[in-house]
Amino acid sequence: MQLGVIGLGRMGQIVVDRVLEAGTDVVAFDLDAEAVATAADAGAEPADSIADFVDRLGETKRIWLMVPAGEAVDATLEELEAHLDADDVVVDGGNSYFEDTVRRAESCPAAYLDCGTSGGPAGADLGFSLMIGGPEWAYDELEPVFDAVATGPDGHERMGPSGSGHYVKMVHNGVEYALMQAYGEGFELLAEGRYDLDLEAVASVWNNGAVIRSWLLELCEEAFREEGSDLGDVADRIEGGSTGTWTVREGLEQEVPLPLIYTALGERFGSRADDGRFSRRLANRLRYGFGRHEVPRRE
Ligand SMILES: NC(=O)C1=CN([C@@H]2O[C@H](COP(=O)(O)OP(=O)(O)OC[C@H]3O[C@@H](n4cnc5c(N)ncnc54)[C@H](O)[C@@H]3O)[C@@H](O)[C@H]2O)C=CC1
Ligand SMILES: O=C(CO)[C@H](O)[C@H](O)COP(=O)(O)O
Repeated sequence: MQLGVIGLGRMGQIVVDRVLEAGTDVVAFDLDAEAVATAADAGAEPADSIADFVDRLGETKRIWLMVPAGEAVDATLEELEAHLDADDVVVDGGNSYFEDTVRRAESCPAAYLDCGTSGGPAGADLGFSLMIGGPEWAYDELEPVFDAVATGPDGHERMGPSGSGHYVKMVHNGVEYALMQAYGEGFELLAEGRYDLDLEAVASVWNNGAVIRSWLLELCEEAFREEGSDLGDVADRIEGGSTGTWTVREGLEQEVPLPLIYTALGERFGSRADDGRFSRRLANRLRYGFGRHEVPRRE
């Protein structure tokens, strides 16, 4: 089999490496020529445009998109469209919004698989966990590729029709937000609390048999080892947020309460106020209003 990969960043490059390692030929394209050169060094056939990319693929095309969610996916599909037919398969391995995926699957001339991908750059060695939606025949056809990109045959599963793979990944990310928030709160209390603790040691002992051991907790251990128990100069502004926003919105639409995920998302938004949180400043002024408590003032 031959796989075309578009988008050769942190994740796409891993797809290329793992698929090559499994003995599948790869044609690689990215807007960034350096990324294409890296894929070529790994053994992929480089393409310098989408037209060149499709020319290098055989009659039956299997294409994996690993570009940022949103416009990049639409722009790539628009260029590919004229070169695709119903026997071809396109996989979107990025964090696309599931409703965008349903729309794209309906208009794409090829079979369209949405593939929620979890594992991050650590998946280079371990392989990813893949949550896939779309036509069954296309999933079956791509199974050798999924075996290679995932941790193995157990690392991928067809979730259901188009959109379901990205839907499951969206919820996965909501859970990720909440878990990060829970670890964050626990370690904050330990950092600010009664004892002078080595947080790397705490994370390490928790990772050895404790109920709350996990990969995220291993990453906490790594963070404290590399940054120190006070996290050194790591800033408190948290970026990201799109998948968490979609999860919370879906919870509202389905009338399923998601208080933990919402709180974690709210913490992210709250962290971005350059000038301090307005609501906290107002609370200080109101405490003066109702109780004549002293108002802390800015320096
Ligand atoms: N980094 C992570 O931990 C994870 C990322 N994802 C998702 O995977 C997708 C890719 O993420 P990363 O590899 O981290 O991003 P990245 O920013 O490292 O790489 C994206 C690559 O796509 C290329 N690109 C952008 N627009 C393009 C276009 N129109 N045509 C061709 N190439 C284009 C960029 O030049 C870049 O090389 C995103 O949807 C992301 O949300 C999913 C799971 C984990
Ligand atoms: O999907 C992922 C991990 O599972 C990506 O790392 C994603 O970027 C995480 O979401 P956010 O950027 O909102 O923190």
